[in-house]
Amino acid sequence: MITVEGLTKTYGPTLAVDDVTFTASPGRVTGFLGPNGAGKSTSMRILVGLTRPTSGTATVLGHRFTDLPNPGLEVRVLLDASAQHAGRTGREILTLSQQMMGLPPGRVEEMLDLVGLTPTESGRRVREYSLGMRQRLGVATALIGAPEVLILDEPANGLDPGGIRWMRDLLRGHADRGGTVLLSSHLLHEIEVIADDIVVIGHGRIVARGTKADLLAGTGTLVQTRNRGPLVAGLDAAGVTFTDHGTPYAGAVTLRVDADPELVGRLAHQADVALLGLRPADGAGLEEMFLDLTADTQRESAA
Ligand SMILES: Nc1ncnc2c1ncn2[C@@H]1O[C@H](COP(=O)(O)OP(=O)(O)OP(=O)(O)O)[C@@H](O)[C@H]1O
Repeated sequence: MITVEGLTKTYGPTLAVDDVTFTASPGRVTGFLGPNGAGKSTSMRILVGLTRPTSGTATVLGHRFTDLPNPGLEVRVLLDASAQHAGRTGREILTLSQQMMGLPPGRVEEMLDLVGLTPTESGRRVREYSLGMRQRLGVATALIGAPEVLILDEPANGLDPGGIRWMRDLLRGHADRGGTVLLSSHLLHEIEVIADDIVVIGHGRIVARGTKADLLAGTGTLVQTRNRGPLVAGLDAAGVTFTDHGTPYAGAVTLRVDADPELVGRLAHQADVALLGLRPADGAGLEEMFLDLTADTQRESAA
């Protein structure tokens, strides 16, 4: 269990993390989603005692990370897969962890098997590893002490589609065995496929939080037409709100309407508007919110 309450961190005038509160529960994969610079890494660094918060608390299994007696056996962290000692071989790095935690030597081989690093690969120096291989080694180091809680910052970075699938199955298995998994990403799709619960952060603040099912449900209807004007007039007359959701092809528009498909179809019919498409907007609300956050970030960095 991870509990973050009222966490705030300022760097001079920059409010990196602003009153962040969330939990990550055992048996579930919690996705921490936000565009670049949203405050994910800072929150995770505070969680594992690498950065001191300005205010608020963060605990893992009921303790501040720095108060855990042998954190490696309870919590493992993969913050930056590139930060591993470049001059050591993968096997040496794992052996060091195994010895430091007082684990049986056989654990090293088990972990290499688990993450799919071959004997030749594990005998090479880390400076010769691809980013994907470093991620695999990072995961092996994270799991060697069989910790209950896993905290991973952008673990899918540098993995190919097969690697992402492997990572997803591995994290799923960990949660299914009762473990707690918190992972961050700036990619909505990645979080959507892996997470059970989602916490969305933008500009240091939590902007949405809930189960994936809840966040993806109840987001209305996507409707496509070449007759935007009459359709919008019909929706307005019925007091139904909507947002523009792009142009699927020349001359047509997509709207996301805050009503179920049946009502939207009926209103379109009354307005004598031909529709090109009508379907539940699964996840479109979350996608819009996330695109807005990302666009804000891009506008700011361009300014
Ligand atoms: N040591 C620091 N000194 C000053 N500002 C910092 C420091 N660390 C982070 N920041 C600022 O805090 C904000 C949040 O950064 P953070 O790295 O937590 O974001 P992030 O969500 O992890 O982004 P990314 O997806 O790009 O890794 C940014 O504006 C960043 O510039």
